[in-house]
Amino acid sequence: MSNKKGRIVIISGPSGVGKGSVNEKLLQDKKLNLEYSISMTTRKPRNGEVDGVNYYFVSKEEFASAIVNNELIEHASFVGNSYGTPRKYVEEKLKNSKNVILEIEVDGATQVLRNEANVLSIFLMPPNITELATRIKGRNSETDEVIKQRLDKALLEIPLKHSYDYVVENDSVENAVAKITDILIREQCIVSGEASKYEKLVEIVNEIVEEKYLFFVDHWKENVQTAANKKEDIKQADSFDAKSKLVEILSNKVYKKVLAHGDFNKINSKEFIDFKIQKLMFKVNFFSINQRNDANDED
Ligand SMILES: Nc1nc2c(ncn2[C@@H]2O[C@H](COP(=O)(O)OP(=O)(O)O)[C@@H](O)[C@H]2O)c(=O)[nH]1
Ligand SMILES: Nc1ncnc2c1ncn2[C@@H]1O[C@H](COP(=O)(O)OP(=O)(O)O)[C@@H](O)[C@H]1O
Repeated sequence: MSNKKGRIVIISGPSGVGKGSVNEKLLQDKKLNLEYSISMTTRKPRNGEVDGVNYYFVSKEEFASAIVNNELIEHASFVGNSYGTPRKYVEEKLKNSKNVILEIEVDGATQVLRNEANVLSIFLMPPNITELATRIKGRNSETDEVIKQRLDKALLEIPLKHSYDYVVENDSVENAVAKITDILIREQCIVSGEASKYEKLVEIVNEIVEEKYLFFVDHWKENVQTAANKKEDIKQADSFDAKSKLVEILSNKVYKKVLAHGDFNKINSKEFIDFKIQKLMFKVNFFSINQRNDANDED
């Protein structure tokens, strides 16, 4: 057993997007070394939900005492109910080198990202709002009024996706699972023989940059050196590896774009990557080493 501590893997997303469906499939893949944190909630069980499996269903008083007794890593309210993550189970599993999925909403995620180390955060997106409505209605689990409240809440949550490490579109459960699996491998959450598709993507981007964009690389370095006047800027400019930086920027942008929308199966196709890069090159700032953190990376 490795003595490497496990990671908290936050999976958030609007009600009905498919968090439960995707997590159920992820948990079946033993190589991912995943455990599922069962939350505490004051919400009433849905048909088919079992106490101690889907949730610990508790009264408002029991929930309040869990907070007072510091039994929860985080807690939040969501459309009239309280939800919280019991601390004991998560800490025990992390210590046993397990990765623990926290399926929690954005307020709770903010608390965890602030208070815990070694956290990986993923925001699951629907292809569009109409599809989200279809899914939540199709689940037949809420009244029309609650469905409306949850869809309204979704419009407030979705803009917060950019504060997550990754945005993943749940176009199909199979694709979403493949994407999250690749992220877990890329983020070295698991000891897996297979390489992540991100590694092959970087190799292909490197080839394309060497074939087509060395002109930009050379001028980027020159621009940065010309702009440098303070001693430390000049030192940084002279040691600036523009080609590696460009490969890193383009690889990350292509990877995140395709996770958020598009055909992940093409993530290692040179023709597909070349096409994506042509548009991304217009967004690279060749007059500075540091790039704007482009919130529209995934859009
Ligand atoms: N902060 C926090 N949110 C939670 C927790 N458990 C579930 N949630 C979130 O609460 C929201 C409502 O969950 P639920 O009522 O099961 O609805 P669903 O999203 O349609 O499955 C979802 O965004 C869940 O991810 C928790 O322990 N803490
Ligand atoms: N990729 C998908 N395409 C179509 N329907 C989906 C997809 N993922 C989930 N669903 C369906 O959408 C509904 C909501 O899924 P669920 O996993 O309960 O979402 P959440 O846990 O995010 O509320 C369920 O009926 C589920 O079968």
